[in-house]
Amino acid sequence: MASLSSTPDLGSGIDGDAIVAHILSHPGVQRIPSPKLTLFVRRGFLPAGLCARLVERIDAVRRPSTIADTNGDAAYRTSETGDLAADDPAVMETEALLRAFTGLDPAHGEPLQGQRYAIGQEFKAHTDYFEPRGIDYDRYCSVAGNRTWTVMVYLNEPEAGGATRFKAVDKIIQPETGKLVCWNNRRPDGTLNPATLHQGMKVRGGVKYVITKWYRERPWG
Ligand SMILES: O=C(O)CCC(=O)C(=O)O
Ligand SMILES: [Fe+2]
Repeated sequence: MASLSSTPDLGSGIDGDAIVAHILSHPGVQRIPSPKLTLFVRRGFLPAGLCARLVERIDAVRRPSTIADTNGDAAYRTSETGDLAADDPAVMETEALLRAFTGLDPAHGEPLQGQRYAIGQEFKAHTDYFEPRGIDYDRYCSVAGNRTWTVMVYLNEPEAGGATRFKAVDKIIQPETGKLVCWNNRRPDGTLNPATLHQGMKVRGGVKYVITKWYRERPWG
């Protein structure tokens, strides 16, 4: 793992090539082989102990996911959400690791969010970016702009179900404690990429926990 001092500041992620090169400079990174979508997986990114601490924090603050958390498609998201406190030591450690891994400027990041899915809960197919002509665009994007990159880490392994599926590239990623998944919500030319459409499939056994970090075109608040 790169140390913080060697972490470049690669800004918002709009310059996707710089982020891609930095991510690929780490050992153990897999790139999903598709020209349609820039998607990476890194197994064992977060240590199990840190995952367990984050699960505790999510349980302390979780509430039903609401429409304000999504692209206006709350009916499709039945999990529970928790905003994680930026000054929590487990959150600070995680943020430092994410920064070193992606090179993305934390000033462009939304606060780290946790999700908990019980049996039967899911997040149906969606993109993480907001539709520029959508009804909610101004409300969610007038200050910081649209989303650039998404970084997600599974904090545990449900007994069954709960995979993340990217339909357009026929890729299903299984939850695994500490496994990171990240992708560019844009194409290399900077336009929004509909091939990033993805879903959190229904949990069929046990409980699923993830953290998600979204980055924006401009600094967040
Ligand atoms: O839980 C998952 O597998 C996907 C979560 C997701 O897509 C999101 O929170 O935006
Ligand atoms: Fe998503």
